[in-house]
Amino acid sequence: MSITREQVLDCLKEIKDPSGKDIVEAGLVRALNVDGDAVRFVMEVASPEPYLPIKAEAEEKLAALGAAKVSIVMTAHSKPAAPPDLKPNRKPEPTGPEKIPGIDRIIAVASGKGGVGKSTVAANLACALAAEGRRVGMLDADVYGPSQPRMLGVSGRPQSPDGKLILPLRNYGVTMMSIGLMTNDDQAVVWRGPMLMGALQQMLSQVQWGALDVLIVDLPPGTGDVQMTLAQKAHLDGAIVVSTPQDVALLDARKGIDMFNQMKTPIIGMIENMSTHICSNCGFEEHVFGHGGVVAEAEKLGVPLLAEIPLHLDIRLASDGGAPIVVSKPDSAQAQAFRKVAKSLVAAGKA
Ligand SMILES: Nc1ncnc2c1ncn2[C@@H]1O[C@H](COP(=O)(O)OP(=O)(O)OP(=O)(O)O)[C@@H](O)[C@H]1O
Repeated sequence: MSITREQVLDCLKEIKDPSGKDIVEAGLVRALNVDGDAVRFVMEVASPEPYLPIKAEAEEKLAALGAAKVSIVMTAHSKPAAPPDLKPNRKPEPTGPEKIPGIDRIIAVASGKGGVGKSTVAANLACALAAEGRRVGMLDADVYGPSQPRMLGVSGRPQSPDGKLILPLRNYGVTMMSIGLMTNDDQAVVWRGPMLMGALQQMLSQVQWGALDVLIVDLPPGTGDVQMTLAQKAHLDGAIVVSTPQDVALLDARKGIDMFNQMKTPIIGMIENMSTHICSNCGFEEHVFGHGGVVAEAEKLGVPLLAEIPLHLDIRLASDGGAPIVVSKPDSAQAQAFRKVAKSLVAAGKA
């Protein structure tokens, strides 16, 4: 049964806090989310114990209202900020990028332009590294078009039994978390700066990644807030820049490389995607988007060219169908192109 936000609020207003005010008026109910018969909210309280009976009462009343799933997370008030320390010559607190406990390396997969196949490359690379026996994580940070859930065939909302740590999902040996799993399908999310930073920070530090050899981060295209925030919050071990051979894509890829250089993130290399088209009927090879552009660019910029991935129907069918080609057709030439990159990264101690 579907219930409305108003019904939920009316129901919660019947519950009194210790001061006698109703809990909605007292400002205890935060971040209320009503989705069909699921109700979630945060109760912001000074200390949880005295409020446990109120939480139980809310759960009972909401269940009686028809809510099949009720999740109430109790959080303590945030501590008041410490007064500024104005003593001269005080060493600044370290605020730079930090290593995330349990994660040995972080590799960002980036592109200057959208639609060049960055997510396809990231998904196949993650699966290929898992096939090499590496412990692999995938953080889909493409806030504008999160596609890893679809590509890695993962769905459902990640659970958080203790209300603090989020349990990631897993498929094909890849532990994954996506911003797409935290929002509703078909719901356009307008991410503003602070929200974006909060969500990214949460995915880095509140997801129970476990021990990982490498975390692949699928970045949104371009050079925006997410890239900056990521580089500020986490120590990035390297970036792989994906581009098609056209001049326009290359122009944007160059901007991406420049951004990583400025952020002092080492460029592991470039990947030319949709390099040549091989007809799935006759095997005829043609250069739809030109050829060799990325090789020349990589040479000019002094970064390695890691692979030239052909434009092939099987690659699209596989990743759009929820099983990347490395998993669905591991012996195909297309899958081997990705596996070669994974092997070389492992051999070079980069993944
Ligand atoms: N080498 C390839 N051969 C055939 N199809 C491909 C290839 N690479 C990617 N595609 C297809 O192109 C489309 C776009 O790819 P993908 O989503 O990976 O791009 P993207 O760069 O991550 O895009 P965005 O920046 O919008 O997230 C997808 O349908 C994908 O299956």
